[in-house]
Amino acid sequence: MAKVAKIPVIDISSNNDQEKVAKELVEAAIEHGFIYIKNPGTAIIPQDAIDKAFEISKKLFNAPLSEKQSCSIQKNNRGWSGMQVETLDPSTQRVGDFKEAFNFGPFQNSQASQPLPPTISSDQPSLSTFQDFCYSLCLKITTLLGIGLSVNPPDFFAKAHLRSTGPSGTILRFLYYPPSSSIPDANPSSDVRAGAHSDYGSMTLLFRLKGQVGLEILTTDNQKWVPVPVTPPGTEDDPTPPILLNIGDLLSYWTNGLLRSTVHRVVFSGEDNQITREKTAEQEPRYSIAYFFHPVGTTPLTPVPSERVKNYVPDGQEKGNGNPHAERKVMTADEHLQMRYVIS
Ligand SMILES: O=C(O)CCC(=O)C(=O)O
Ligand SMILES: [Fe+2]
Repeated sequence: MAKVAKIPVIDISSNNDQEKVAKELVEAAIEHGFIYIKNPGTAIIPQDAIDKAFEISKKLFNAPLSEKQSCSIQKNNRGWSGMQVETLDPSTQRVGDFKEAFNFGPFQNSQASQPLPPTISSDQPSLSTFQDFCYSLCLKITTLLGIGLSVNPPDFFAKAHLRSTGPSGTILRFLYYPPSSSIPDANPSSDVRAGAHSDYGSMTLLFRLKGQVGLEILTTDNQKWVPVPVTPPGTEDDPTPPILLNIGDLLSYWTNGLLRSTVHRVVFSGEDNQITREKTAEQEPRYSIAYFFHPVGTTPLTPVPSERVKNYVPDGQEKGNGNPHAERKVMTADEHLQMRYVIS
């Protein structure tokens, strides 16, 4: 039987027992770095908003090449990147990622602040609404992480992400992975759809479609790749698959490694999975949507006022050797992002 990642499914939709939910989130973020956020109805992100976002994504990637090319990705990280333009893991990849992506920056008054392909021009209000849902959900999760880590004040992280206080690296990203049959030079058994990487920001929300497998995480105990099912047990009857949340490098850095930023990748052939009954997706196009949540760029990544974080000793460091937080220079969220771009 194929092994799958044992990522907890957490229901944050009820406001009862906030402390308990917050603790569960924190433990999952420490142990796995990945968490399923159950999406049981309208309480988290409504199904029609997710369906609409995928519909727009399909329209966008099907648009004439010239429309997409005229919105090519800029230094500000907004726009379209074509097939094999990105190589997320150059150390192991023979060729670039077999994917296309489109990055959306912020919307103002339901209008994008960047060029968009005319094909999706009329969809700006829906995109803006979807981005707002993602923003609110991430803000809620940052608050819960603050509560779960007993940060004082508990809104320490949430406040750093308030978009009303300044620009950030936050990006909504549509992804399209073509079927292997349409790319003759791909070798689906050894090439990847997206190379091994960790995400840069505070956290990422990932939306996938039922049956569209391929995401894998690298386990920290035995360094093995294991699939991350779209529909884990217990969520089969929910209107949409759970939203996958993962901690990014910035929040891991900010918490001195206590919260885990887990390496992941997308392969062509998700194993036929006996547990979840999900099938190989290599011959089918795959769509996913990621929301990369970053703090406001000027946020100084000062030591987190939490005993749990302060007392955490990263592997390989000895207690009493000084507080690693106190020893390092405080950088801003923007500086952290620039540093990640340089080393990637
Ligand atoms: O498409 C996926 O399932 C994952 C994408 C991803 O990890 C990313 O864009 O950072
Ligand atoms: Fe990622």
